[in-house]
Amino acid sequence: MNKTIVALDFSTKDEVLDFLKQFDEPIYVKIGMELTYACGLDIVKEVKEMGHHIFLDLKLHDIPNTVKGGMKNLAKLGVEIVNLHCAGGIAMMKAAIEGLEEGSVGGKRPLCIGVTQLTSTSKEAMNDELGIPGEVIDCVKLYAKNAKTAGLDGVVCSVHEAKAIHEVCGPDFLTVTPGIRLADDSKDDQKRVATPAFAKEEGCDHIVVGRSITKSANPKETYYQIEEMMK
Ligand SMILES: O=c1ccn([C@@H]2O[C@H](COP(=O)(O)O)[C@@H](O)[C@H]2O)c(=O)[nH]1
Repeated sequence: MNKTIVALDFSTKDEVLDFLKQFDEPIYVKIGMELTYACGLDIVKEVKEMGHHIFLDLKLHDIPNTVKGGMKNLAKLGVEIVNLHCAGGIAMMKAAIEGLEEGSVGGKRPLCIGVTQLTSTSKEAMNDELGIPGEVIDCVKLYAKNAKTAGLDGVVCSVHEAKAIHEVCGPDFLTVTPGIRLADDSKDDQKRVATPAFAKEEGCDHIVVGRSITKSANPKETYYQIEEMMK
């Protein structure tokens, strides 16, 4: 299975097709809110029909009953991974798994992973704006433990927390890590960033890469260079 999940953060179907036509084998892609809100869930079906593996990144966060219903319908799409915000709590996460099980196709539900703290959140923002005291790592570890208790398959975290999460939740608990930059000093909206090489060192299961690939002069070459770094 590919280690790199490419974030298809585009606003039109044409951009998606232009991007994907470079690849002559299935890759792992992430479809998030930008693309879904532009093209609807039909784009998920189309990309799936092209043979690509899909992480549907809609980050659900609502009351348990609503998340259960939402997940039940997302499960019917037959994607590989869906997600939610761990901040919704254990009852919400348990409800999500129930919904996925009810909606699953062929008895196999999508994997469900929880966003711990967004990789765009710094310690200062977490403390002062979100009102969560302490270190990011402690909050991320607590949310990961809650996700495991609720029956989730893993979490979204930064590379810097992946090793600690595997220690606390076990080696099979998935760590999916965005905030990947090819050089450590290139920061934008992302705050907790790391290189693919460091992600490999820290044992991340998958890295999520958007702009470093999609805005590269040669996206296909950059994708395969990153895949090589993760081997
Ligand atoms: O904590 C999170 C959760 C999700 N993301 C998503 O990953 C990609 C990253 O894109 P880049 O262009 O490589 O920064 C994007 O789709 C985010 O929505 C995240 O960055 N951090």
